[in-house]
Amino acid sequence: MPAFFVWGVPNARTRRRDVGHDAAQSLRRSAMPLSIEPFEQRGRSCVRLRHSSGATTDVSLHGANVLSWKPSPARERLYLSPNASLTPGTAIRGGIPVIFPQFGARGALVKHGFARLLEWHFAGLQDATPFGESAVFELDDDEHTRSLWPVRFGARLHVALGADALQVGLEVLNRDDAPFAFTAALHTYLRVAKLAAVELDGLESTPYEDSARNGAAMPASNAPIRFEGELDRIYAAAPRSLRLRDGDSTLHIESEGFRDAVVWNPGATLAASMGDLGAGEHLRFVCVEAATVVEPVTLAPGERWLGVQRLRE
Ligand SMILES: O=P(O)(O)OC[C@H]1O[C@H](O)[C@H](O)[C@@H](O)[C@@H]1O
Repeated sequence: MPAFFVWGVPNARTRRRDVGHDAAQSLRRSAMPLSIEPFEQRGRSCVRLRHSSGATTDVSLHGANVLSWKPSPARERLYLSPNASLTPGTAIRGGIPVIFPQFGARGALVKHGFARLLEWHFAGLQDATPFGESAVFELDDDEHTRSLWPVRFGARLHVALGADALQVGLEVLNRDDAPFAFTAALHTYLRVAKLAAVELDGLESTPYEDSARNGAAMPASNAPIRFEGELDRIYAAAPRSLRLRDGDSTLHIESEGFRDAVVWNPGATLAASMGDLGAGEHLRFVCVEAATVVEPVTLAPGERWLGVQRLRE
């Protein structure tokens, strides 16, 4: 059971464990009030978090899907397809879809679970969250979810914005009187300028499962990941700290709680065949997902789990 943790925002009631001095410094710098603005984007109800530095992040209530993260007004870090579906009940192609309670087809539920298909409730800005002041989105079981998955649960998405960092935490609570198991991921679409020049560092020493080749078990590649065609890999027990290099720009990708990492780019052929992704769009993003896929998390009644992904410039 991963420990809860805080990245630097002083809050004695919720602090369990600090992770990293640098990260703490970074969020302490940014521990100034955030403001919230509701708005509509492509017919979906959204909220914008604005940091006093000028950084913003937008979250759709549909799926609690983060749509945009701009550390500065002209610098979008996430990718949202212009072809993303607007239809209720479908998933949003881009930003940070929340995958819960099932990753992929690893179970009887709809692919990647139902959380990304449903409306979440915006519970406002809260200070008593696992990592300080965050926008909190809630999804609780109801008749519909119980008809799909007969479990009483609470899911919370915590979105914290700093001057140069975005931190997203998925919290799951077992409200049932029996244990349940789930898999989950934050399916983050990171915008890239030039895919051919992109390298992902940090997974060199980790063997992987190659989902693009029927789940073949592959040895560690001993090299940074480059994107030259369809790539779909699950790295079990992945290192917590990765770096995405894209020309002069480096993005630090850190995770806690999630054991695994999934890396995905559909490549040209698959991208062109997907209804909500157009030809050539695979050149605009790579997905680096904080995931817990290989070994499901099992929660006893009353237990909580928290998985976090942090993106930092
Ligand atoms: O098209 P979606 O259901 O959003 O899934 C998009 C992708 O998600 C993950 O990265 C999986 O590893 C891929 O196999 C899958 O194709």
